[in-house]
Amino acid sequence: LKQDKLSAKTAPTIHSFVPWLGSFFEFCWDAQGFLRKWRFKLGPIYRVHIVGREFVVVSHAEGIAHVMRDPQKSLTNDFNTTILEAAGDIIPQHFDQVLFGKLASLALRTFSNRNVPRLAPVFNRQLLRNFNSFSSSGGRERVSLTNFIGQSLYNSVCMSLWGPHFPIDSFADFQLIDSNISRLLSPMLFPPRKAVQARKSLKAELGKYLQRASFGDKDEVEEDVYGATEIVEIIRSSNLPSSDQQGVFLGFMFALHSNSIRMSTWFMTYLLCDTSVWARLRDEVDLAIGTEFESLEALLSAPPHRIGGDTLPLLDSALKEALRLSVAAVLMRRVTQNCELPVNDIDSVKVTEGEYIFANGCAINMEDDVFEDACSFRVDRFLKNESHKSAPVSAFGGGAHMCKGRDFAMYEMKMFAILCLKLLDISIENPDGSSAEGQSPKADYVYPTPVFFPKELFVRIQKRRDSTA
Ligand code: HEM
Repeated sequence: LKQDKLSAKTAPTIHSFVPWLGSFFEFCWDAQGFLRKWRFKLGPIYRVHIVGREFVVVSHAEGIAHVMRDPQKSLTNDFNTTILEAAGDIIPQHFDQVLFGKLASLALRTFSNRNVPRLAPVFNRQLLRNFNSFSSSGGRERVSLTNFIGQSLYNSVCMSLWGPHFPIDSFADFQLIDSNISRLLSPMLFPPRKAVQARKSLKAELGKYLQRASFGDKDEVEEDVYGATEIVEIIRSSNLPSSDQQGVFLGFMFALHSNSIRMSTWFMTYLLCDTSVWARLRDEVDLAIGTEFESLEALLSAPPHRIGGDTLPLLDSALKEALRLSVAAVLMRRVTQNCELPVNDIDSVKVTEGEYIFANGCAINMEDDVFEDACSFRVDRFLKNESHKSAPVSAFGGGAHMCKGRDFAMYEMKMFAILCLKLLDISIENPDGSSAEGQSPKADYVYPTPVFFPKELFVRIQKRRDSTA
């Protein structure tokens, strides 16, 4: 087939007159609009210059699948590594690929559906504790939605993985790093002082934890904590200097929390902004507890495969829909040797060593000719088995580098939503105090990470009034 192809062409380029930054501002202003505009103007594959890097944007299903499969073995995912280096402040030459490979394959095991039941008891218990503290003002105080979700998930995940010695009060530092990741990645652009300081102090905390954690001491800790002792052991037994061990740990923490918190924030925003969606899902959860599950406790201890399609089909569909809508650009790859990307069955485009490829999931997930009324959140879209022109591009990527924490991430997001629906009344507000009900969630500042940053909204949280749960 390849021989039949016309000779490979060069992809068209978006010209920008801004040196080094290139199309950065236009992209950040409205990333989805930017990607759509240029796809219609230049076709499914084009080049763009953003912050000192040349990206080849791929926007068609065949091309994205090709990038994920990488049949010519000519692409590397080291952009992901660059993000982890920036998060953990690791000098690139010190980044230990072998160690990261070990951690990634261990993550696949630790976060698999088979292992989730080990993590679930502490995770759920801690989540409930956080809900109690966030609802203690009875809705009088308002909190940022990202803080509510971020703090709750960060605490619960850390406790279930790393045990009670872990410094869970470090969330504020983590959040500063996460929200400044684009500036940490491009330090030439005024280093973000607070984020740099936060990274330093979180690394120091992680250093103390790595020194202190003793995992054999059953008298000191409950048996069901420490879901990920092996991960800590591998970092500790590496030959890296302690600052790099802390950096690797922080990089891993970034992979663990960053996308889950952001994606969960999108998911909850979709549910909270539409009161009819919230009411339908609440009815489903109420009904399931009592029929599918004997009690809330039974649901909390159910294996992950029971919390989904058959028992809570609308919630399952809602999460799939939020994942479809919240994917920014799933994959980033660097070309390691010149190769070709298919444009269609006949044409292909040359890409050159050193260029970055950016697989634009929005071009599939957000297009009306693929999904009817594609930009709207339709809670039952995946319930009715509607036929779509293509499956959505997965938020978790695909191929050899597909997300290793996807099972646990799905569990986290579902459990968080279920417990909110069952136990809390939450109202959602814009920063100016007006109600955000009826609004469509919007993306804020954007960088090529797998999930867009949602715009800041606030919530008032109180215990559910019409429930005895
Ligand atoms: C909703 C939450 C999450 C989303 C949307 C997400 C998405 C992704 C994506 C798109 C990739 C890159 C795939 C690629 O480059 O081909 C990735 C990689 C990865 N993710 Fe996640 N992720 C999430 C949660 C998690 C969690 C909870 C963990 C647990 C540690 C995790 C661990 C990893 C690891 C280790 C990799 C690197 C895989 C490799 O290079 O082989 N992720 N994730």
